[in-house]
Amino acid sequence: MSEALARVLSGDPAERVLDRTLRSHRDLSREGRQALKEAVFNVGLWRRRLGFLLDSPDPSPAQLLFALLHGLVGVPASDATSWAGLAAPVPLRTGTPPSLALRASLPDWLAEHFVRELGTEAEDFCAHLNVPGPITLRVNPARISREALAARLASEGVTTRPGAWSPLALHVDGARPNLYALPSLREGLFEVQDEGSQLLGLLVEARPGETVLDLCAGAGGKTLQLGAAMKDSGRLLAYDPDAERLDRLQQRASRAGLTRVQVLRAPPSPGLNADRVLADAPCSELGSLRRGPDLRFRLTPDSLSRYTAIQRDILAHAGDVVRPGGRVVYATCTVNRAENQDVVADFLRSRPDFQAVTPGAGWLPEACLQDGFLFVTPHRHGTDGFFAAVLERGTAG
Ligand SMILES: C[S@@+](CC[C@H](N)C(=O)[O-])C[C@H]1O[C@@H](n2cnc3c(N)ncnc32)[C@H](O)[C@@H]1O
Repeated sequence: MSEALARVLSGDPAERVLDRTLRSHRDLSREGRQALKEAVFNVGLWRRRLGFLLDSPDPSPAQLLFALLHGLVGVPASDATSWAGLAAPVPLRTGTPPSLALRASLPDWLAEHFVRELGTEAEDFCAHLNVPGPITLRVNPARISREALAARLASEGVTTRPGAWSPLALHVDGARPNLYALPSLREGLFEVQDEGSQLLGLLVEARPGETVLDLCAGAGGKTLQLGAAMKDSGRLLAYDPDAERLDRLQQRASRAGLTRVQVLRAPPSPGLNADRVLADAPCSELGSLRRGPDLRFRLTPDSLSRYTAIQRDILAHAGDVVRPGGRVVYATCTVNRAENQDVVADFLRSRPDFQAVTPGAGWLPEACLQDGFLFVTPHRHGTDGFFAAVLERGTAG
C-alpha cells in the first residue's frame, strides 16, 4: 500500500498505479482490493488537505493514510494507526483550512485561477471537483428512443434516470455496472458520454444530407453523435493529427453502423465548403478534473496558456472550411477565458464575416448559457465543465 501511495504522490497516474498493484496482488480479498482502491484514490486526491491536518509539507504515505482515515473519515485513532502501519498515532490539526487550495486540495495556482474565473462561485465549483461525476450514457437516436433504452437497460439490470439538459442523456443510478458486458452496448444502442459533452455535439445541429466536418475528432466520441444525428447520410468528415485515435474512430464508427464517416489523414482544404464544422479543440481540460483524483497535480501553470496558439489556428482553419451561411462550433472542456472567450473574440475581430449566435436557440435551456456562450459546470449543471461558441458565417460578399 505504501509503495503504491508513494508512486501516486510522486506523479504516476493513480489509475495506472492501482491497476499494476492489483495485478501483482491477485491474492487480495474483494474487501482488500476495495480498500486499496479507496486509499490510493483518496490520498491521491486529498493530499493537500491531509498535509494541512498533519501540519507538515512533506508527510510520509503512511502519515497521509492515517490523516485520511482518522481526520477525514473518522476511523478511531487506534484502528487508523494500525491500518496505516504506523507505530503510534500522529497529532492532527483541527479547524477549517485557511485557503481554498487547502480546503479543496488543489495546487495554489489552480485555486487562484478558479477564483479569478468564477469569483464567489469558486468555492462551490472546487468542492464539486472532489465528487466523482455520474456515469452518463448517450442514446443512439438512430437506433432507439431514450425511453425505450431506459426500459431495455432496466431489463438488463441497469437503473437509469434521464439527464436534465441533454435530451439524449441517461444517468446510471446505483453501483457501477459492467456496461461493456451489456448486449445493448454491443448493439450500438448507446455510448458512454458526459452530459455536457453531449450538448457540444447537439449544438452542431447536424442534419441528414449535410456536409459536416469534425475537425478535432480524436477517437470519435462526437463523430458518432453527429453521424447518428445525420441518420448516416450526407458527408461526415473526421480529421485529427493523431493517427492512432483516427484508427479507433474508424473501428467505433463501423461498430455503430455508420457507413458515411470519411476519415481524413491530412487537414481539409478551404474548398470543402462544409455546412457545419465542430472544432472541439485541445485544451487545458480544467473542466474534467473530477474525472481523476490526481489530474490536478499533474498540471502546471503553463497549461493555462499552452494551447491558445493552436486553438487560434484551429478556429481560423474551421472558419476557412465552412461555407457562407454555415456554422462553426468552437468548444473546449476547460474553464479559462484565455482559451474560451478570448480565442473567440480574436477570431471575430479577424473575421468580420462571422457572428456569434445564441447556442441551441429553441431547445437549449437558458441555464446552460452565459454571455451568449454555452458554459456548463459540475456545480451548476452536474456535468463536466464545457464552453462552446456558435459562429455563423455571413452570406454577403
Ligand atoms: C478534446 S480532444 C477531441 C475529442 C473528440 N472530439 C471526442 O469527442 O472524443 C482534442 C483533439 O484535438 C486534436 N488536435 C490537436 N492538434 C490539432 C490540430 N492542429 N488540428 C486538429 N486537431 C488537433 C488532438 O489530437 C485531440 O484528439
